[in-house]
Amino acid sequence: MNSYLEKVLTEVKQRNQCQPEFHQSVEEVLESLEPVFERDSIYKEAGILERIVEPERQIIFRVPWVDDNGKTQVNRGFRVEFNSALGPYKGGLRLHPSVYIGIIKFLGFEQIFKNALTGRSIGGGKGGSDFDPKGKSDMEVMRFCQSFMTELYRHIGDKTDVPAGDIGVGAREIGYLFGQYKRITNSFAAGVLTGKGLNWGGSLVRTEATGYGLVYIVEEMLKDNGNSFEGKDVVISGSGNVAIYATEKAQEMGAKVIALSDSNGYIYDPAGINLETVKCIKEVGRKRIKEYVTEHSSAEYHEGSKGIWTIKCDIALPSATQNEIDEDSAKTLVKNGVIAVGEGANMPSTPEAIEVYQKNNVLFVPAKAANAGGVATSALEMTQNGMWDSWSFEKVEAKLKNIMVDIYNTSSEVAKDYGLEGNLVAGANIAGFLKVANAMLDQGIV
Ligand SMILES: NC(=O)c1ccc[n+]([C@@H]2O[C@H](COP(=O)([O-])OP(=O)(O)OC[C@H]3O[C@@H](n4cnc5c(N)ncnc54)[C@H](O)[C@@H]3O)[C@@H](O)[C@H]2O)c1
Repeated sequence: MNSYLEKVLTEVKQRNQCQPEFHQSVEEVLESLEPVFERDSIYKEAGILERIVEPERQIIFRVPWVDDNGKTQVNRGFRVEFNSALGPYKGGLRLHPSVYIGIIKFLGFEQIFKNALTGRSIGGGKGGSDFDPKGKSDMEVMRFCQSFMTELYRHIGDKTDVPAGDIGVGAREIGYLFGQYKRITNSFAAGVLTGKGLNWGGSLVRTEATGYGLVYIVEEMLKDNGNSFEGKDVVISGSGNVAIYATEKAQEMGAKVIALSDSNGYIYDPAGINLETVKCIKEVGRKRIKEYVTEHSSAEYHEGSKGIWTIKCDIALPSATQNEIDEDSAKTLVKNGVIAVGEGANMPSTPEAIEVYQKNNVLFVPAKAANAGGVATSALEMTQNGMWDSWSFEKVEAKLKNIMVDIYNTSSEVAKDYGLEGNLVAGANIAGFLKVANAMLDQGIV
């Protein structure tokens, strides 16, 4: 990294202390940008980097709610409106006990470039709370969501900031959030949230979009290298929204998905995962993944989610959470002959793990490109809401597939243009950055 980029990174670390995930995501982007700053001085002169690493607005608020025992609980809510150069802030809400401002800033920062890559008019943002939905009743989740929205509503809007789901926020939570928004604003503003129910403004394919998009882009990368999903053994971490629909599409493409996990442990089914059972456990019962082995005698359950990376596979799709693959796990994957890694989750590989993939010529598509299908389909939902229209499954899926293929092509062409052929980390970071930076140049110092 040259001295200018080093200086910006040092300042980010000093001004945002104790936020290691945010530092990590900024460092990864800045490392990729060296050739851009060497080629063109205009971005430095306009202070683009100094501005892009500072969120336009950060909101932190109290979320009080009453549990089923009548006891008052207090959580902390966040919304980071990071960059609006390309459109209204757009990014999900995460409900998980690990949430604090550093996690939301890392996710918001990633979101800026990911959203730019989709080619849609959307800026970057992220939000959430340290509320843990695990073990809470429906009514507790509803009361939490209502309280959260009672503050959030004044900051969002279809032309301002459009939240969606992320870890811990699915159809149920989006429903409660939208209901409260509608009630306190007295307006059915469908475009204020995405991931809505299908009969009240949601888009077909939004539920499947991130997982499907991940498989589409990995398939494109494999195709470009004379390969495909057909007949491959695939390991996917997580068993939430992204993991379930990545499994569905990989199976459709002729792969065998042999393992899934949750935060407690992982299941290994050499016969191939039965997705109906997983959907029933996770989407209906909201139970732990270990339940799977009670119905499938071919499967084993192991405590500890990290062990999933010791399973021999051709393709790995980490789709659970940040930093879930470290250097050792990456080395094990390589030793076991992995040919491709695609990131469904945000920043699931540590920088050391990425280095291992790159040194060993593992085909690798980073999160910003690989999981952009969710937000891209959210943008398609916004378009349908704006037109008071709803498109067929086939139409939305075809658009999603085109967007993923475009993201792959753009990232690999830009990497080549900067002398980094095959490096999709650099390609995605540079392509996303250039779009946002050029819009910021046009819009002056704001
Ligand atoms: N949902 C989307 O549209 C979307 C879009 C882009 C990126 N992502 C990213 O994908 C990842 C998963 O999100 P999701 O929407 O599927 O969430 P989700 O809440 O539906 O599922 C998360 C899953 O991960 C599991 N998990 C959590 N910690 C784990 C750990 N340490 N090891 C193994 N499993 C663990 C949980 O048990 C759960 O099964 C997150 O990084 C999220 O930011 C999601």
